[in-house]
Amino acid sequence: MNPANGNPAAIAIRNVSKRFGSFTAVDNVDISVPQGAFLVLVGPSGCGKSTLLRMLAGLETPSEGEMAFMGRTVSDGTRGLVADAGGRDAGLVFQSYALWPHMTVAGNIEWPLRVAKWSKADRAARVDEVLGLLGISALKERYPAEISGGQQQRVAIARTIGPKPSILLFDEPLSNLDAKLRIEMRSELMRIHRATGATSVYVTHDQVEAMTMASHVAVLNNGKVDQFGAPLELLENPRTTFVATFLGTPPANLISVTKQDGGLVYDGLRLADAQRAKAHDGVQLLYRAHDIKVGDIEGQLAITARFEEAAPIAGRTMVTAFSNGQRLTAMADGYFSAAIGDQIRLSFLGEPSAVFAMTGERID
Ligand SMILES: Nc1ncnc2c1ncn2[C@@H]1O[C@H](COP(=O)(O)OP(=O)(O)OP(=O)(O)O)[C@@H](O)[C@H]1O
Repeated sequence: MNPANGNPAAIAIRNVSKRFGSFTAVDNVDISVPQGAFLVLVGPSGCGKSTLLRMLAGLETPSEGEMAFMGRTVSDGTRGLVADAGGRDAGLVFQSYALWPHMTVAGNIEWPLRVAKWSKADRAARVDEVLGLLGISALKERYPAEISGGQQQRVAIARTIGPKPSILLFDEPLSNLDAKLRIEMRSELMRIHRATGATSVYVTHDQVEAMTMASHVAVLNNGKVDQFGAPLELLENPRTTFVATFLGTPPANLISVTKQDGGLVYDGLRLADAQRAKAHDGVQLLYRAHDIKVGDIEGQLAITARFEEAAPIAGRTMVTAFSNGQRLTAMADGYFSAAIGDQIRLSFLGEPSAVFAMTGERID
């Protein structure tokens, strides 16, 4: 339920687990997705994203827990209930396009509408409509072998949205495309999401994709949801070191410090007051890359580090360096370069943005 208006969530995942033998691939996931949301499931390879999506699609049965679409139960692990993929009002877009090679683009898009018994006139109108929406009207009479990979993916998406499912499920749909096309298709997918109004669930291991597309993000780690919320909420208020370092570009720094003389000290620098560590002796401090600047800055604490690499990003430079075995990512204004192994200075701008226990949980 959405407590704000009493409407059922578009997608409710209640205490869902999936085991393969003794291995738990999805571990007690419990999230509610409001209608019209764009939920991104993100996490490293093997964290259980695809398994969760496959359960939503009806391709796997939960071992435990329940899934409901618009208040209607579609899977129930305890009762062994799974509404078949067709009866879920959900469309799935895979990584591989799996178009029928012997059918034209129009034929491919029309096929699910035939299966759903749409009239001929309605099918023709809908095929033209989705071809237009995806910007591929000119390819209508071509065969899959006569169009590019990116165009094939558009056809696959057009085919899925044709029957107007109220839920769209995407499993890494852009991973076979080159970097430039991927960025273009991201905006296309957002446009399609707005145009269809369908509640969408999108699996990716690419955190940039997650942060740019999502209205809601669930970060999965070893089958568990580490955190679920709006992208900015997760960026600004990460609950674990995993979320803090997985999301955000460039990656954030975690600096291990110990309590000394009332301070939290790293390499002789007192970065924060010891009170921020509560009862812990050793903790990890979160510094985002833009909170560490290359060079000395008056009034700020600085250390010397060994330069490793530099990568230009939008007129600034992301610099990686090492100090006492600690890898540090910092930013320089404009373009910056040095020889590997050169000694450079890094300044810490103010207090750390978060403090974590050595086990990874946020304590301040
Ligand atoms: N049918 C299966 N039998 C046994 N183990 C499985 C099965 N399907 C998935 N797994 C395991 O469950 C875990 C989660 O797999 P899943 O495909 O959901 O991960 P993922 O996060 O989508 O990873 P990737 O990004 O690499 O696709 C993996 O360790 C995988 O090996």
